[in-house]
Amino acid sequence: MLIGVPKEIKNHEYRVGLTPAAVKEFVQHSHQVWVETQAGHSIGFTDEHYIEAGAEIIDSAAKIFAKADMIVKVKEPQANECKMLRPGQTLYTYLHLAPDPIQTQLLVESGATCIAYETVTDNRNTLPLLAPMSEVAGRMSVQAGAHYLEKAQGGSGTLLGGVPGVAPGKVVVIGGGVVGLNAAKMAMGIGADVTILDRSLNRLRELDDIFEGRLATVFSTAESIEYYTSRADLVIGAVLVPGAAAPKLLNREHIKKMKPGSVVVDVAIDQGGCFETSRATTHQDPVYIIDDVVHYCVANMPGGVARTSTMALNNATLPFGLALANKGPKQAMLDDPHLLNGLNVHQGKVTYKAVVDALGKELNLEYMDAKTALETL
Ligand SMILES: NC(=O)C1=CN([C@@H]2O[C@H](COP(=O)(O)OP(=O)(O)OC[C@H]3O[C@@H](n4cnc5c(N)ncnc54)[C@H](O)[C@@H]3O)[C@@H](O)[C@H]2O)C=CC1
Ligand SMILES: CC(=O)C(=O)O
Ligand SMILES: [Mg+2]
Repeated sequence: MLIGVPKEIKNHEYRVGLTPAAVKEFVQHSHQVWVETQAGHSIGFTDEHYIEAGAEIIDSAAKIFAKADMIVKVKEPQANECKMLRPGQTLYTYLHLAPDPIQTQLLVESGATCIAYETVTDNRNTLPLLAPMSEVAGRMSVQAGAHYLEKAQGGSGTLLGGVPGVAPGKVVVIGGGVVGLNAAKMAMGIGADVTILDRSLNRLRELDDIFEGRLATVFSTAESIEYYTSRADLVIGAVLVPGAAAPKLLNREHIKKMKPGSVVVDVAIDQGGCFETSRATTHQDPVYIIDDVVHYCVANMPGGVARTSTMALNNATLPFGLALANKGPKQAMLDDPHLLNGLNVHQGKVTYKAVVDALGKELNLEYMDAKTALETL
């Protein structure tokens, strides 16, 4: 199979779909890999490294899209990338379709087979291809929050760890999954006062065990969210309903009740965000202020630490990527129900229920389950 790796084009996105080490694995399995020139250059993966690994360097994304059987990326395809996809071609990347009607429509029109990293599952009922980036974003959310709490950044001038004689700042994490756990680890590490809310009691039990009771776990209800966020210095939005648009847990009135100069980091922004006042921002222009509350809503946070993130992402995507290449996408997905769960669009049909639930009416979409789509189209 010919595998194509275009350079990422989203704002300040320096990650790359395959590391040189991953390219080497594909080549060892007798596949051909084309990498766009300079695709990994800014994070220390030079064209020479890719050539040594066995890739061919190609001077334009258009050539890669025109020829490759499978495109391996990181971020959702931008409009001009969607327009280069074609029937019979596989796209393997993050998609986040539920909050994104334009991309969804373009992928449906492309006729391509589009596999979303964020909906691939595993036996432990977790999301193995989302997890590494959630680990990164969870850890970054606290460092971003701490930075924007500084006076010069629009914050209240609160040091999260406090100092002897001055109480630490209060961090409230809504959603105790992978992002939430990693945010809590960082916030605990710098000495903040941490509360984590989740609507899964079992998850709260696990968190209580992991932290041996050193943080507060609270069942998530509209009331508890309002109570804790109104006292917080930093609120981290980390909820997920897989594949679906994020539930809106804080509205404008709640934001008004927060302390002036407090910070919200809406990590769930890639699924549309869990605060009513959130809108996606970029690394170039990461924050804005509403009602004296600093909002940080960068949709590709791990792109900020692109070298670590690229390696962490490849550790997770490589085994599934090799299965897709070795068996062919159709057989690989029919053999593995977890990979099949990643299929979001196939030959013009949306094959992920939560996406049709979110956008079906607006786009007049027809849902077809992934297995039927692969077997019949
Ligand atoms: N902005 C960015 O750069 C990045 C964003 N993300 C996003 O972060 C979000 C969280 O991801 P993960 O932690 O991996 O998901 P996860 O599935 O591990 O955890 C989500 C948690 O949210 C909880 N939850 C759902 N509804 C809730 C509610 N109403 N109240 C409280 N808790 C609720 C679930 O019980 C679960 O424990 C996702 O939208 C993901 O796509 C992940 C990585 C990077
Ligand atoms: C998961 C995601 O949105 C990212 O890594 O950018
Ligand atoms: Mg206020």
